[in-house]
Amino acid sequence: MSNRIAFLGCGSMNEAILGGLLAAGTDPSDVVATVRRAERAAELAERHHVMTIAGAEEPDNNKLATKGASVVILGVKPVGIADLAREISPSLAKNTIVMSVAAAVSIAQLEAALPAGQPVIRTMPNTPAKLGRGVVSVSPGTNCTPEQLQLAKDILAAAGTVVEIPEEQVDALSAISGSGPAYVFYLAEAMAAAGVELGLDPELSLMISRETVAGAGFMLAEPGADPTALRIAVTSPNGTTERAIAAFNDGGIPAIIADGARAAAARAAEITQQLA
Ligand SMILES: NC(=O)C1=CN([C@@H]2O[C@H](COP(=O)(O)OP(=O)(O)OC[C@H]3O[C@@H](n4cnc5c(N)ncnc54)[C@H](OP(=O)(O)O)[C@@H]3O)[C@@H](O)[C@H]2O)C=CC1
Ligand SMILES: O=C(O)[C@@H]1CCC=N1
Repeated sequence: MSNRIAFLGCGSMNEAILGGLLAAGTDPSDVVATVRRAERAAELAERHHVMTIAGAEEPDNNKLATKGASVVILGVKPVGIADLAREISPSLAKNTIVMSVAAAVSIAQLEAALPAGQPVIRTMPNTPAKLGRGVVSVSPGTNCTPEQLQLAKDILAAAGTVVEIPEEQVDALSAISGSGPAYVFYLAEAMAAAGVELGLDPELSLMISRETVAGAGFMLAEPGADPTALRIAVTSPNGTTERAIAAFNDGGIPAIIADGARAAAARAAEITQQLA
């Protein structure tokens, strides 16, 4: 079988994985991506030099991309996953690995929409995959062999840190790492707004907030980095940071973050029920 990887539905998430794979050396001629709109297909082709097929121009785009692929990565919204799986079923080879990046779509729901025996892997990535700095979970379906799982892990390693987890933990992981980049960007937005409130020029405030979050992220990425120790190193006793952290604690920020993560996980469970 070929090395072809088909990204079926290539928006924010699948494009980030695609970008990570290409940056790590995947040959663009081994990649095909499908979308609905012709403009989006042209944009992806120009940016990544990969073959793209828009549904607006070629209604069989997903089937064509699937034919001969060793791996297909389903990257449409959760509500469209089962239909997409059914659509490509006639074009799948018996051993094509079907991965899904969708939140809330269970392995059982995927397997029910695919030919009996099809190897399936449910994944939960995040967008830093674009820089090879993502977190990607893998949970194998019932027909996935250890060799197929290993192949998937090897491919996804180009997108970041790969963790194998039981499916029951996907919603929790999604609430931390899947959605997590948005929480961090939200923090950067809030910091930028706070700087403006303190009298900084908006552009300057945005720039220093962005660089601060990015710089702190780089420090966290160092081997063995401990967020608590890093925080303490900034927090002089009786100094300025201590006052800020005390205000955050008084405002209940840790509990609010836990509430947010719980809400994200609960929403995933709710969508799974709606799709059943
Ligand atoms: N965004 C994130 O950070 C994360 C997302 N996910 C999961 O990734 C999936 C996609 O989310 P996201 O990337 O944000 O969504 P986007 O809306 O950005 O991307 C969806 C893409 O799917 C394409 N598409 C829709 N229907 C079809 C179809 N029938 N055939 C081919 N292409 C199609 C769209 O094409 P067009 O552009 O032409 O409309 C679009 O490019 C979701 O299931 C989500 O749960 C998981 C983890 C993180
Ligand atoms: O918001 C969402 O539903 C997706 C899943 C995790 C991140 N984005």
